[in-house]
Amino acid sequence: MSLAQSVAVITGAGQGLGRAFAEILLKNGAKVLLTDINETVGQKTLSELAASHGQDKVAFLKSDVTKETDFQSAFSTAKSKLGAVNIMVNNAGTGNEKDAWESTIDINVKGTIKGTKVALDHFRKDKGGNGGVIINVASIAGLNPNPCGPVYGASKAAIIMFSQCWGMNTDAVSNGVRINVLAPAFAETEMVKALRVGKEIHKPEIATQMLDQVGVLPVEKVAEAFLELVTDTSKNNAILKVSAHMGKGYHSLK
Ligand SMILES: NC(=O)C1=CN([C@@H]2O[C@H](COP(=O)(O)OP(=O)(O)OC[C@H]3O[C@@H](n4cnc5c(N)ncnc54)[C@H](O)[C@@H]3O)[C@@H](O)[C@H]2O)C=CC1
Ligand SMILES: CCC(=O)/C=C/C=C\C[C@@H](O)/C=C/C=C/C=C\[C@@H](O)CCCC(=O)O
Repeated sequence: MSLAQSVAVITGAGQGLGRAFAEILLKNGAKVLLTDINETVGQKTLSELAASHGQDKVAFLKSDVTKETDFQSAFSTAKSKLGAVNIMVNNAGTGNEKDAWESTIDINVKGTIKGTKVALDHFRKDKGGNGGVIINVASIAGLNPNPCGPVYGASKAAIIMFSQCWGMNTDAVSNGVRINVLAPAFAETEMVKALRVGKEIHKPEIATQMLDQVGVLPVEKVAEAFLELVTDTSKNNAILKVSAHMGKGYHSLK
């Protein structure tokens, strides 16, 4: 898949993995609409990426993944500023476990479902689209249970199952839409910084042990795995794991 004519919408792209996904797509010739609920980080990232790759290659839209209308605005903004979207990256996520646990479900699960639904409606050839690829960012925590984040783990398991169900649906694949899951382990972002502090999780001492045992990836390594799922057109309904201690490998639920 050539990225030269590609346009991506990435949620949670103001920082962390979302920003890394934007950078690797821009480096490989794609255009990117950065979306994020945090206007400050979004605008900062926009100015930095525009300086590196050109103002005509990247744009930013403040957007909340819990609002389906924001996804519609993202697709129309991307089309008017950059061109028709063919890559959707549902990346935005949070790890609230205690008082704000429902926001974890709203953002991670419902946000991914809303983003996938809107992308399918835009990409499917039987709905007037030109095809496309959807990358849903889950986590190893959605495959391997751990006692620190039961709600977070459940949210990521939900993303994996939801994506696998759509990835096997002939209405999607026969109309030019691929749906893949990226399941990283720890990567050096604000989310892992918060994990180290251990305020919002259960059994923080176990989180520290896991971080020491599994290690923490640079975001660029996760972005390389992400790019494989985007550009390798043989990859549909795939789950790609990437971790510091195990490297990269595909996973099957069967
Ligand atoms: N960092 C890690 O070790 C791993 C992260 N992940 C997943 O990767 C994704 C990105 O995580 P990180 O970059 O580490 O997190 P991060 O906390 O550094 O960045 C998350 C971004 O999402 C944005 N966001 C939060 N709620 C939003 C909403 N309602 N609407 C739009 N944007 C919103 C935040 O403003 C922030 O810019 C998440 O889904 C996370 O669960 C998965 C495995 C490992
Ligand atoms: C409560 C919020 C929370 O859990 C915070 C998570 C912080 C980072 C993101 C998370 O998605 C990373 C999870 C990593 C889990 C890692 C490892 C173990 O489950 C063993 C992995 C073995 C393997 O590499 O297959």
